[in-house]
Amino acid sequence: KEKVEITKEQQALMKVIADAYNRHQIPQDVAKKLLQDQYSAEENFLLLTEMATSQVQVLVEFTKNIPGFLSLNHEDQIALLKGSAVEAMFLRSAQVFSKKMPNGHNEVLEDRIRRSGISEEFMTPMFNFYKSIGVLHMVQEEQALLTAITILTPDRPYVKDQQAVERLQEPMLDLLRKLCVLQHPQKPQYFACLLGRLTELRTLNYYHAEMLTSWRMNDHKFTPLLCEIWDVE
Ligand SMILES: O=C(Nc1ccccc1)[C@H](C1CCCCC1)n1c(-c2ccc(Cl)cc2)nc2cc(F)c(F)cc21
Repeated sequence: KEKVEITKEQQALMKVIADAYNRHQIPQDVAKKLLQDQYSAEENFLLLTEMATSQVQVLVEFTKNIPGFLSLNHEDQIALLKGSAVEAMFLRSAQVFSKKMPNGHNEVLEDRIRRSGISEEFMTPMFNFYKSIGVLHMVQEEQALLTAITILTPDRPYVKDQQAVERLQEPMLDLLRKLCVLQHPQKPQYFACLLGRLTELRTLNYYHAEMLTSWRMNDHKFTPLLCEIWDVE
């Protein structure tokens, strides 16, 4: 039985990533707002654009704390952020959705999201992903590392120096693998399962522009930042 242990520098890396992730958490206020009231499709769309805009800003702050990120080629830094922002937002949404809340609240949240204005055809893939994240019961450190790994995906469009990104992503993958073995000793496939979720996440990337433009209302307005990050307008 291979003895897995976290090295000193891996402990330091974990602390940096976990602290950055906790510092730049989107407060649970989106879930709280949704639980407070039933909003119209227009109000929900506005809430989404506001939340998503602030989430991109939060993501940039988190990314700046990833060791080595700021020494990457500047165009590549932008390409990585642009390429991962939507996935990070869905990953964050899945984590918010999976949080155990007082009984009945999780059902209300799901119902509010189902009736928020999103077209019917996207409900299944989106909730399948949320539920597949939920059953994993990830700890904070795993969520933080998975977000960093998503950002440091070398084969995003327009990334020039893929090797440089791989060199940053590898230590994160190695650390996450060890963490999974230590946190979930009874689930040897857990690490592979986590990475499988990243593949599922990419398929949501594919749907997101259409999810927005098909929101049940007329005249979809986006912030300039969202036009940049999401392939809309
Ligand atoms: O705001 C949001 N997600 C967010 C969270 C964190 C940070 C940034 C964005 C939106 C809501 C959805 C209902 C209307 C209001 C916005 N949201 C989504 C979602 C995001 C993008 C598209 Cl295209 C479709 C759905 N899935 C969610 C799951 C949750 F548990 C949930 F609570 C909020 C969720």
